[in-house]
Order: sequence, then C-alpha cells, then structure tokens
Amino acid sequence: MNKGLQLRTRKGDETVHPKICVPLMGKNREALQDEWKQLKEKTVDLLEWRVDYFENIRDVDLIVDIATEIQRETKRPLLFTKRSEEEGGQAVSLNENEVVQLYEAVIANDAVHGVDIELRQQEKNIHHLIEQARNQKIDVILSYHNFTETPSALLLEEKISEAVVLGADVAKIAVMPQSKMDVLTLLQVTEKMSHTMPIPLISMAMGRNGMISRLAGGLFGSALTFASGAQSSAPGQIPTADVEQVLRILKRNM
Ligand SMILES: O=C1C[C@@](O)(C(=O)O)C[C@@H](O)[C@@H]1O
Repeated sequence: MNKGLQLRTRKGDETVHPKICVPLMGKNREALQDEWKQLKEKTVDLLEWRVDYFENIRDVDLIVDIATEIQRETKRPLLFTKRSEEEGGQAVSLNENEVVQLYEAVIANDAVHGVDIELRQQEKNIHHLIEQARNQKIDVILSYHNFTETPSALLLEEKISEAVVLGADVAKIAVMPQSKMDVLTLLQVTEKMSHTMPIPLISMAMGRNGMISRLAGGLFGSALTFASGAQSSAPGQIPTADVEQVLRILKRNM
C-alpha cells in the first residue's frame, strides 16, 4: 500500500516545483493532533514527524499507533525522523541500536511513507534499514546537517554522492551559512548535483541568510522545502502559507 514520499528526480535542466513539508513536533498524542489538525486546510504536501520531540520515545507501540493515525487522518505522506543532537535534534535517551529498533518497527508496520536516516549512522545500520524499507516500499532519505557552518562545496558533494552510493531514495543536505556566499555554495552544489543524480535531492541553507534557499531552492533543483506549521524545527523556516504563496508565484511565471 505504501508509495513512498513521491518526490521527483530532476530531469536535465528542468525547473523543480518543490513540495512543501511541515514538521510535527508535539510532545504527546494530543499536541500532535492539534498540530496536524491545524494543517488540514493548508497546502502541505508532506508531514514530517520529528519524533525526537516526543516525550514517550521509548514506547515503540505507541509511536507506531500515532504514526498510523497521522497517515490515516491527514492522508499525506509521512516522513519519520529521529534527529540526533549532533545534527540539531533533541537530546533523547535512545542509543543507536534502539533508534534502529524504532525505525524497524515503523517500517515493518507500514506506519510511514519515508524515514530520514543520518549519514553519520553506522553503515551496517544504514544498509539494514534500507533493506527493510525497500521491502515495504518506504523511501529512505539519507541526510547530512551542519548547524554551525557551511562546509566546502567538495564536502557537500561528497555527502550527496555517499547517499547515492549507499542506496538512498533521496539525498538531503542542510547547512548553516555564515554569509551570503555560503548560501551561494549550497545553491551551486544543488544546481550541479541535481542535474545528474539518479535520485531527488533536498537542500537548504538555514537561518536568516538561508531563507532564500527555502523559497527558491526548486529553481536550483531541490525537490522539497521545509516550512513551519505550529512550530518551526530549524532556524529560518518560513510559515507554510507564505512559502506556498511564493512557490505559486514562481510556478505561474515559469
Ligand atoms: O532535515 C530537516 C531540515 C530542517 O533541518 C530544516 O532546516 O528545515 C528541518 C528538519 O525538521 C528536517 O528534518
């Protein structure tokens, strides 16, 4: 029944009309329900459950149940993410094996459409989860986030290539620009890599400097942009209605 995140790979030089993804960050079922119910009328293509904000992160059955509910009630593809503290997530008490077990459970129960796995995870765990996800036709995003700086274009290209080689369905990079030039580095890498990659690429520069990448990233080949709903999960996220308006203007005039 699962059909993944439904993101498109860029074909040659074409303009990408990015999808909009809104993070859900409630700490319990009620808070999450409040969040997704507010989004029902809005133009939101996907939802991301940032489960590192959830207070019962050790309760695997409850998490599977809530993810199933979000999918069923919102009728939108659901991306499941346990972001690590090192890459901008909340401090939670799970070790890497327990995170793998949590991912295995949501995958096995077909409770989500996609999972975000950080490239920093052990390679054997990445391979294992990709295999599980593939059996269920669930997409795997392999991701890299840098909340302090923007590494060189070369390093960013290496991260994207690593995701492709490991077998990701989607590659994602998020960086913190210290200057406008850093934003251009991110966009340049996006433009270069998205032309030739066999899978979709998601990229963004965070913070105030990076805002333009969240609005215009599609022109450079980014397949998805994260916009804030009830809460924002990263610096520089713009409310979903504003993002939708800008994307509509760009699409109408392309
Ligand atoms: O990876 C990302 C991108 C993000 O960090 C952003 O900058 O919008 C927001 C996160 O929730 C998501 O998991």
